[in-house]
Amino acid sequence: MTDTPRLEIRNLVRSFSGRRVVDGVSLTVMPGQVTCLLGPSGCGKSTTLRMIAGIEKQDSGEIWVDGQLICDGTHRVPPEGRGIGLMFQDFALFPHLSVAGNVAYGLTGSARKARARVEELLQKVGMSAHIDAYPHELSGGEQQRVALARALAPRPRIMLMDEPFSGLDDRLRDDIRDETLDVLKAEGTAVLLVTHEPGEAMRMADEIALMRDGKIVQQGAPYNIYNAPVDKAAAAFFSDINVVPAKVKGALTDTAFGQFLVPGVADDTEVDIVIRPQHVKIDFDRAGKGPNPTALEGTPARGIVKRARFMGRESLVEFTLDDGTEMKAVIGSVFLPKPGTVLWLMIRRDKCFIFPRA
Ligand SMILES: Nc1ncnc2c1ncn2[C@@H]1O[C@H](COP(=O)(O)OP(=O)(O)OP(=O)(O)O)[C@@H](O)[C@H]1O
Repeated sequence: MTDTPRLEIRNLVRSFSGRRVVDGVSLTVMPGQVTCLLGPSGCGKSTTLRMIAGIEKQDSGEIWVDGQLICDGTHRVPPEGRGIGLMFQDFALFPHLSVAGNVAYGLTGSARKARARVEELLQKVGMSAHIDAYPHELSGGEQQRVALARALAPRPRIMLMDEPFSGLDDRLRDDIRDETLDVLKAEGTAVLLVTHEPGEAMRMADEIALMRDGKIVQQGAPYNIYNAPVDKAAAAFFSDINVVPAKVKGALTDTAFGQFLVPGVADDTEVDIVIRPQHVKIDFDRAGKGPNPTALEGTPARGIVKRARFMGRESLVEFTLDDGTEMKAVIGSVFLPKPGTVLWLMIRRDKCFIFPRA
């Protein structure tokens, strides 16, 4: 495998009406790798993608493909010369062309070779039986598969995808995502996929670049991003979170869950101890006492059930602690205690994140 990134962007900047919507974005995508640009609506994901595609011009910054500069302040390879395939939300197929005609659209060379490529791709996306059909005869999912085949037909070095699955219903979306990933991996294409859905990014990405207010705030493997978020907002982007507020004294904080060590943090710094609801454990009240403290789970805190909801695969129980802190616990079974019930909560210390309060 080569060390040269298939795609590298350096310090891309784009402003609209004096507002920097893309503010110094740098990232690399290796051949055969799927990188997801993940972030809330309006954070600048699509604008970044459009600059890479060449549909939008950057104010500054560089775009490199396979070690070659394709766009900076002076030099600009036009969109069609970049070897980049596009698959956007409004992926509309050409209605007057058959499936074969759509997939062959961007192909040059002999008709025989083009036909072979069309057949190869339609087989890969499971659409061989529909080769002569017209778009209006296909379901949304089938159209999506053809759009993928069409985008891949000219063997793009890079595939840019902007929320390509958002028009599909939930169940179909999962299947198409997995199939798309298989095809992209088999073709060895480098993929930059824009999404605002953390679940989609975790399912598809080798690497996630988390974007906020025009900047990439964290980049890494999904496991690392989920388990070592850079700040409270990064943690909150992937799931509900609980926040236990605390103040530092002598590198320690006192909380309802016992003391936490915060080495190197100055006295009187306010911190937030963040824990996901699935890492909150609950236990029954034993005549006004909870279970014994443990090294992993610390001291239990008393909580009063505020509300419990059945969510299908799990139950969500909301509590108020004695000090007024609100907490949520996700229990992986049916557990629906009545409001007012006294229970004891413990938090997995190895799953807590401690951040200075912003
Ligand atoms: N051509 C334009 N003119 C003016 N403002 C624009 C233009 N294109 C984008 N913007 C603004 O730039 C910001 C970033 O837009 P962008 O589409 O890149 O965000 P996004 O993260 O992809 O959001 P979404 O997920 O909603 O598509 C938004 O506030 C948007 O209104």
